[in-house]
Amino acid sequence: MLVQLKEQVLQANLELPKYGLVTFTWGNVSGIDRQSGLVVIKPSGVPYEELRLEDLVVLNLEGEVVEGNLKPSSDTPTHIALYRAFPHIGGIVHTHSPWATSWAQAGTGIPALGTTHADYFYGEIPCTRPMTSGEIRGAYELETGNVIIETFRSQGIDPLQIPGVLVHNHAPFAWGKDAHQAVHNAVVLEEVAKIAFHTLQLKGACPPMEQELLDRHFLRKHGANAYYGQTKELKRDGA
Ligand SMILES: O=C(CO)[C@@H](O)[C@H](O)COP(=O)(O)O
Repeated sequence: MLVQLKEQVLQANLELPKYGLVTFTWGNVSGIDRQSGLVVIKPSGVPYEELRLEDLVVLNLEGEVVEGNLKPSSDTPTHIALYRAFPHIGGIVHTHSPWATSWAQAGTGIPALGTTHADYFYGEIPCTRPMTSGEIRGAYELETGNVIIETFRSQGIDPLQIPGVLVHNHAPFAWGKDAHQAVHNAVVLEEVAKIAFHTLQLKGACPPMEQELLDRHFLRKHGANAYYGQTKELKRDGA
């Protein structure tokens, strides 16, 4: 079942330690097949170096396991809530990457201070509000998803224009059209978290970048008139 998606989700999970986004098992990646509405996610607590295709868990959007012998990631309810609320995303990553987690623990969104940020995030990467004791004591992981959704809806943020968020006192989530792009966005989120921290250390208070520069950089990579990169796949000799 869903072998191609499983392979993509497995490789995306293995990219987390490769790009230095996780320590031990502190992260998870999932992907969704929108046609069937089935989600593939890593199992909970399994070291990445031991991870195999058959360990991945398949669930439906009601959160019921339809295939797999292991327990799914403990953050599965958060992933499923986001897939239900954001219909155009195809992959989700959660990590405890240190720079982004520092901003999440500070309870502060990451401002758009430069073009590295603007190439991927069309404005501030928001931080959710603190969760209530009822949410913490209740269905915590589901409520974590709900507070992310509330943040985007209440601030009118398009999740396709800001493909990531900081969960207050917790850590980042990022997403994309598939699991691989979600990891790419998680790497960039960690990078801009580090750059923004250093910028504010150097400058103290720092206003967000000019809107027209933000527009130019985001729109050269995203949208109908994007022109970054190649228009067709590169064919290498012998490839
Ligand atoms: O946020 C957390 C723990 O705070 C999780 O991301 C775990 O660190 C990874 O959990 P599993 O996916 O292995 O269940």
